[in-house]
Amino acid sequence: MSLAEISDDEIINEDEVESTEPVKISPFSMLKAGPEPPFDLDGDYKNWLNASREQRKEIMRKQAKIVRRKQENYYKSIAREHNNVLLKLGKDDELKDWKYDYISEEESGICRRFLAEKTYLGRFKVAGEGERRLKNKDLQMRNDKKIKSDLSQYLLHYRPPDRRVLIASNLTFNKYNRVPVYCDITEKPEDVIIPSSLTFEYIDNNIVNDSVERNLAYALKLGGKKENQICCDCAAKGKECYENIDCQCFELNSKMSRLQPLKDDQLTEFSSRKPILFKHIFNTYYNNIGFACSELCGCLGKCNNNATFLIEKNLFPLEIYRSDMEMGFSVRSTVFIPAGTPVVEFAGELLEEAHVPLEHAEYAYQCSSKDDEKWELLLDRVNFEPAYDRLLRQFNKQNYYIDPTIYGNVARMVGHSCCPNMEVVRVYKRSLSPAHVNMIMVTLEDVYPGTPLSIDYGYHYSQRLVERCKCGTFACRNSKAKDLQHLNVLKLAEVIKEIHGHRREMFQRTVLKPMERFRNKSL
Ligand SMILES: C[S@@+](CC[C@H](N)C(=O)[O-])C[C@H]1O[C@@H](n2cnc3c(N)ncnc32)[C@H](O)[C@@H]1O
Repeated sequence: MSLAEISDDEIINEDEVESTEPVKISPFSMLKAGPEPPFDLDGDYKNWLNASREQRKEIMRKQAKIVRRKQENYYKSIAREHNNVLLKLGKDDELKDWKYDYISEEESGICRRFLAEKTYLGRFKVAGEGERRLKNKDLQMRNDKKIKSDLSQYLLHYRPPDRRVLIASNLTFNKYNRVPVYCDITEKPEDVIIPSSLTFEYIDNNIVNDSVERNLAYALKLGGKKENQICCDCAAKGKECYENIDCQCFELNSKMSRLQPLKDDQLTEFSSRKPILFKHIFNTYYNNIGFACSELCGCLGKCNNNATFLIEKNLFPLEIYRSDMEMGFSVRSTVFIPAGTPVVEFAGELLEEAHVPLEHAEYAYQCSSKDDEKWELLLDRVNFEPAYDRLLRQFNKQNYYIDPTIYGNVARMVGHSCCPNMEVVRVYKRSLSPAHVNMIMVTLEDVYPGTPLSIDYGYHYSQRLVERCKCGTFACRNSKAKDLQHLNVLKLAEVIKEIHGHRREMFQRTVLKPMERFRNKSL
């Protein structure tokens, strides 16, 4: 049944929709859940697009080549990348109000506290158990453990070999968003193993297959009607959107923040110009939801009420690399990223839980949960057309996922960490169905060049990794450093602060200081 044939009161019971095989589906039957970003072709995209997964492996195998970097140029190459970000910022008026620098001491304290609590809670199977312990002040006060380990070994700075095998110079085929792929575990291009996980279709926005997820396709159609769109026209009145009580998008953003179980001055704020600082550790993912302006608004989403704004700018070059046989590919940033920054969206195919093939479970990420009472409460406070309102409430009876296995982006390669440097949260745009969600990855601490990007996969998933986790953080549950295994929250925050100090010192010494000397010379 095509979209046009679905009548307003014909909401489909998801149980009736049959699951399809995880075969490659033509991109032309896919509905994009957002506008296409600017695209400037880089490479032989047509050949790639028409190739099967096996043929794509062959393409990669054939194009794999050695690239070399002179050893003495390593920090200079990082400085060059840093300088490129500064140049980009200097040329872009839309970014003039965004600060590319260390966050303030006070903000750093908030980040450290959150990260320490997150790391602490990550050890407990039942959230309630961790919560109970965390609330126990005595436990937090005991702070007398001596750290014997040398913390400078936990800087997590991945310095690739000077001779690397480049598998793909740009996985996106878009000059505006280059993502190279390297294999650092083999010396010869002909020895490189190309796994199927590298042959996915690169997308920038979530997509909906209208023959599999008819209700989601219907939601895109109904949500696109003027009556159900949420957008604003503050720009025409010469006003910014964030904290503007007349802005419809900010109004919803603010209603969403009020679902957080905190007082006003402690709420996590979703704005474009301020760092996103998480204040409350419990159920961060479910409690922190934002609403952002979009291309439908007068401001075109370039205002201060769009937490996805920086992601759309592609300011931070990311790289996919393999440095470990078992762990597979990972992602690292080649530049500094301040804490509280949205770095990348986790994009993929939107699917109801029952439609996620079992073999994709490893990669799929839940983006809405059924019987969410807070969500129901939110829907009560927004006026939509009755048919659309009914559809939105029907969505609340199912779990929805973003599956990046066939269609995905660089975020699908982000690894697990027992002390992660990013958190995933939801920011809605245009309307409120699962087809309007953007899962964004926000930095939890300053990320220095070369650091692998990571999230916490959650207790149950990471439990499977316990014996073989290679996150390399001081808090790794697979670590042999016994003195770092059972630290309380205060001690964890202290250790995080010390490691952070080492990282900053190294960045200052190896990149920023030499850059000053290079000033006015070409890098
Ligand atoms: C979502 S995928 C990440 C991308 C994957 N590395 C790849 O090459 O396709 C999750 C898988 O990556 C590997 N992985 C991620 N984080 C890891 C960690 N900290 N230690 C060991 N393996 C990890 C595990 O094999 C895990 O099942």
